[in-house]
Amino acid sequence: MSDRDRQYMQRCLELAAQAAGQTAPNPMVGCIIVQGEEIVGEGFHPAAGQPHAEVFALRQAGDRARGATLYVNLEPCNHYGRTPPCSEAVVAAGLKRVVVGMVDPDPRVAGGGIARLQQAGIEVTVGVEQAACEQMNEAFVWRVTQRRPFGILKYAMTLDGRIAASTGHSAWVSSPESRRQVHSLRSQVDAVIVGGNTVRLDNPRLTCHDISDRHPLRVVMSRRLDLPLEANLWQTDIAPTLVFTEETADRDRWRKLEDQGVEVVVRSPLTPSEVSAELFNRGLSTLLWECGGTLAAAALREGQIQKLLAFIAPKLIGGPPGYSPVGDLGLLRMDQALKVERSQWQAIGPDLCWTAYLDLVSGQEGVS
Ligand SMILES: Nc1nc(O)c(N)c(N[C@@H]2O[C@H](COP(=O)(O)O)[C@@H](O)[C@H]2O)n1
Ligand SMILES: [Zn+2]
Repeated sequence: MSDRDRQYMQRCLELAAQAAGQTAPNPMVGCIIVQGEEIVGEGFHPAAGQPHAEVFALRQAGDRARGATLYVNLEPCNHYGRTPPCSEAVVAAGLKRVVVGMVDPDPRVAGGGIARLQQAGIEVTVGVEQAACEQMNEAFVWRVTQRRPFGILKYAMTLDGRIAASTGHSAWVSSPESRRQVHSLRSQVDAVIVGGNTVRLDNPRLTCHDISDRHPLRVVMSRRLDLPLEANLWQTDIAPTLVFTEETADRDRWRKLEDQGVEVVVRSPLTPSEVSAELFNRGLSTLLWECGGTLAAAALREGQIQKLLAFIAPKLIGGPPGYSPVGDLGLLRMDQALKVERSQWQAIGPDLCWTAYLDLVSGQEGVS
């Protein structure tokens, strides 16, 4: 594995990122074909149901693919899904070498694509820029291995750990720079989830603002549908909104929401796991929980959160403990605290942005 291999794999990741937020339930994949020193084909997977990245790169390369090296950040598929196997297309095009970022954990592939290429006499190198490749498709990997969406809990809090003043006023805890970062994150996820209280208190839009024209599905969890008649989230010409409620919810509100183009779905009892399961069945991979502390705690307790994104603003608001980013987890001793791993932090404007993963390996996520 050479520096050139690494550079070409980084180019694959750049290409793949062009479809961020648009490929679920499929992964983000980029591919290039190099003949000698020249890139003769490039492509990325734009969306599920569309051709895979390898197909676009092969089409562009044409005859120049013969004897060339193909780079791709995910093992070429070897199955008939929505599209035919890329492994066969690669063999047919006469590639000499294939460089793969990571093995595809989808059980329909899982090494079969690599084996097929090797069987055809193609030299295969696996694991170039593997960490970056795994990072890019962390939600896809989670989805296919755990059969549920990857949950990210995002919140902004003051230095004294509050997400709002004692009145519930919260505009704004973090800086414009941090909020812009969140708008950008929304363009890369499949859905943003809030509870009814957030709709009542903040009237959020949950869009990407001017970052992108493509907005995530906006999801509200409200048991009773005691929601405002007018709210930014009911403007469904901007982006779709899905409200989860329970059987006993206010029928009049229900009808009024549907009249505004909001989809209403019943799950009784309404829990984060039920919502995640339904969104999984709809093909979503990444869910961004932008909810208050009570719902955040429920999602954590039920193991629906895999990653945390905390914006910490350099200010103090004080007041009674109520508006904390994570409500009651039922933990009584400090040694029961949920541990996080792979912590990273960076300055964003005046704020600190802390990213971490719940300890997925030991299975501690989810508190019973
Ligand atoms: N290597 C590779 N390149 C792409 O561009 C891809 N989209 C995939 N996806 C793999 O194939 C599965 C989806 O197949 P269909 O799009 O339904 O045919 C997906 O789960 C990945 O395993 N791989
Ligand atoms: Zn494929």
